[in-house]
Amino acid sequence: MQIQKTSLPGVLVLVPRRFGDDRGFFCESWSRKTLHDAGLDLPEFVQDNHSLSAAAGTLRGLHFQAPPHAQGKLVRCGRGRLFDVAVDIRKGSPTYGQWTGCELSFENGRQLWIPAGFLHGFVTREPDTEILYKCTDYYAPDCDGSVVWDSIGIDWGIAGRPILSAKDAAAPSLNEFDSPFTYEGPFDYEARL
Ligand SMILES: Cc1cn([C@H]2C[C@H](O)[C@@H](COP(=O)(O)OP(=O)(O)O[C@H]3O[C@H](C)C(=O)[C@H](O)[C@H]3O)O2)c(=O)[nH]c1=O
Repeated sequence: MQIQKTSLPGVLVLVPRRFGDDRGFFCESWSRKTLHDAGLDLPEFVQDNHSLSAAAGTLRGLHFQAPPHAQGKLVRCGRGRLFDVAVDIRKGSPTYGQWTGCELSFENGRQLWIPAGFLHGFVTREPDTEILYKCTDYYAPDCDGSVVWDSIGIDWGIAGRPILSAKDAAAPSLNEFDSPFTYEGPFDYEARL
């Protein structure tokens, strides 16, 4: 398991080991023990999500769930290729409003850990791209929130306007948005990695 820091403290790229042979490969895509042994104890995951986006240039996000049902997410790409983005929305954080992104694909096997307190969104870079992600809390529509994709200066790597849901197109800008999250200091695992 490789663990890589990003420009946002707390957001990590994880790359599980793949065992290749002439049939293909085998990979433990999630192991609490493997991460614990590497110094990373993530909160418990309670829900797995899976979505398919048919067209390249489909953008889902930027979403969060507010407390008491804030979600941390461990994201990976099951088929195709996407650019995954996290944005720090913890009031008082030294990196408030800053973003980091990472290309996740079936080929590269990368995963992105996004703690609660961050927006999450992605744009697909190939047709028929599937995203799978583990969440640390259950879906709670009453706590659902979003910020519009083009209000933060994110370089999505796309030309023109993406395919968006009506909900995402109508989301408020970051400046119009009052975050429910407050910075509580570094995550405990930051010092160990
Ligand atoms: C998120 C979610 C949705 N749903 C239902 C509600 C809707 O009827 C339908 C589609 O939901 P939505 O349009 O919010 O799906 P996405 O646009 O893919 O949203 C997700 O994409 C971004 C990138 C995320 O990180 C979030 O997990 C989530 O907001 O699935 C559920 O039943 N359970 C769920 O956990």
